[in-house]
Amino acid sequence: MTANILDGHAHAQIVIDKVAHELDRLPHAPGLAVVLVGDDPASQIYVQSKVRMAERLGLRGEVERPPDDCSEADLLARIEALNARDDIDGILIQLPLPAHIDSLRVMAAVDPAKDVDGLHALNAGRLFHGDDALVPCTPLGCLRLIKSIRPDLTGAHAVVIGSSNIVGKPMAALLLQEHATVTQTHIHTRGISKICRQADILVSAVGKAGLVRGDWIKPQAIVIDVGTTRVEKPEGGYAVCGDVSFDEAVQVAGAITPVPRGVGPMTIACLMENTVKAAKARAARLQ
Ligand SMILES: Nc1nc(=O)c2c([nH]1)NC[C@@H]1CN(c3ccc(C(=O)N[C@@H](CCC(=O)O)C(=O)O)cc3)C=[N+]21
Repeated sequence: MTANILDGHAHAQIVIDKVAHELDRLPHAPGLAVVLVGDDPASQIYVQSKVRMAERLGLRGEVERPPDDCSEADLLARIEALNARDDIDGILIQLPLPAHIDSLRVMAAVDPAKDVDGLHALNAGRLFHGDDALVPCTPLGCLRLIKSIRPDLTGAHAVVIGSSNIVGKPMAALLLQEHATVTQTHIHTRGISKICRQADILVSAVGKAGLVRGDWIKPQAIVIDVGTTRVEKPEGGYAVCGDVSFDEAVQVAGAITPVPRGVGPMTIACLMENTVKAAKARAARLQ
């Protein structure tokens, strides 16, 4: 028997429908600003799909495109201007930033109330403490997918591969909050395949195509693949590949997300959800 393949578009639509319903009850259409430094082609595609989804829902989406060589001071000034605007509820700084810019300083400049990526230390800390926070969109989407298969994670062994601030660390915090037993692994972890083989839930967020092989997976495990690596095809163009060797894993897992059409669409749907959440909280405060 092969695994249940989790349809990211179908699950994203459930989130989108809920967001659309909440939008109807807001006094104003929320505004989302995406800041994209430079012209990396992959980032352009992601930013486009975020803005397109925002507009489809009736949010106002706008993109700022400072050049690759923009100074940190210039970027901080742009963020200050967005913080001050009443028509902007959510601010997302597309990552990665060029090497000459200190990402942590940039994240710290975003108003935590508008931090729809959940990357400000205040939101990360609130998540860590189990307080109400804006939570990074990708791990939020992953948790939804996991809970669609297994609503109660109490005592489950969850293994996360990757320890980034945007996926690995908040993913582990969310799973811990659900009372899972969490093992966080990363590039320096020794004996990683053996650790993964013990996982009831395996989340990989590394960005290394095909890293996770079929024999890393416990039979019937839930496997969530966050990797999106662009691999050039010999005939031209590119394919988007996940961290998981899908053809092998699908034979072993109980449920698995494909790439594309797995976690990606959920990330975008959760960004819309966070934007509406930020707008609702701000509307309540401004009243
Ligand atoms: N501040 C920040 N926040 C992010 O959330 C963020 C970021 N920076 N930097 C880049 C990564 C990447 N990311 C994706 C979102 C959607 C898809 C997605 O929808 N992918 C489609 C395929 C799209 C394709 O063909 O490339 C799918 O999986 O079906 C993928 C990747 C968000 N990121």
